[in-house]
Amino acid sequence: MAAGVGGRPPGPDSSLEPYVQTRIFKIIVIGDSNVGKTCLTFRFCGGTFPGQTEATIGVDFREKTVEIEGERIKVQVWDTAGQERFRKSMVEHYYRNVHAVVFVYDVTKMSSFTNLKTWIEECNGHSVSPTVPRVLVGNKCDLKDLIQVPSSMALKFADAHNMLLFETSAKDPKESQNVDAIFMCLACRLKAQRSLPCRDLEGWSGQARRLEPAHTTSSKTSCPC
Ligand SMILES: Nc1nc2c(ncn2[C@@H]2O[C@H](COP(=O)(O)OP(=O)(O)OP(=O)(O)O)[C@@H](O)[C@H]2O)c(=O)[nH]1
Ligand SMILES: [Mg+2]
Repeated sequence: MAAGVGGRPPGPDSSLEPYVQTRIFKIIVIGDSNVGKTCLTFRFCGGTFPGQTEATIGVDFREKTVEIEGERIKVQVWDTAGQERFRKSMVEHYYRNVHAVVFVYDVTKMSSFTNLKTWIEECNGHSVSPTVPRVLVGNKCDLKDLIQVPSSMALKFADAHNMLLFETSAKDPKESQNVDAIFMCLACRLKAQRSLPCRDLEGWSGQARRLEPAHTTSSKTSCPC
């Protein structure tokens, strides 16, 4: 039998399909300990609220493949540690080649909101480009009677820092679309920006500890923006 085009032997149809690389967007989630970073990332990537969490040590990776306007995109979420002692050796890794940043505070704890200034300073101190999209998330909105941070105050802060504000709850299942919207909004913005290079965790040498198995799920979601 004659060889195929270019000397390749004829094979199944799939071998002739062009190889499409999935783009990976690295999104880091930053904020005080206990604000609910792990629960928010769990809700987005796994679709549930974890029954129990421990303080994150180093970083936990979660990911979710989404489809935006026909393109499959892997959203790689870095759930960072809020406690200084669990993050200090990792900070450089958090910010390296980051594509987007999610700042989280707890609506029932004013100190987690006032500390945002410090988190933003840390981010700026790591030369994160102003073109890297940032959003602000007020979590634990289900605790209505305990709210300390008024929406108007959070909105003013978000505006001043050129961020979108999401007030939501990782715990309340009715809010799960709103949690998805945080990450989808960023993924849409990133897709619309200049082409980003494909890359994975190659070269990773950090001392990450994974508390839970990484959640890899897939969803076809329309752009919320
Ligand atoms: N009521 C309520 N509790 C929440 C919500 N999100 C998280 N929690 C609780 O808040 C506590 C801390 O949540 P985590 O997600 O572990 O907090 P974290 O920001 O990851 O903390 P570190 O890993 O130490 O930085 C846990 O007891 C959660 O159950 C929420 O939306 N509503
Ligand atoms: Mg955590």
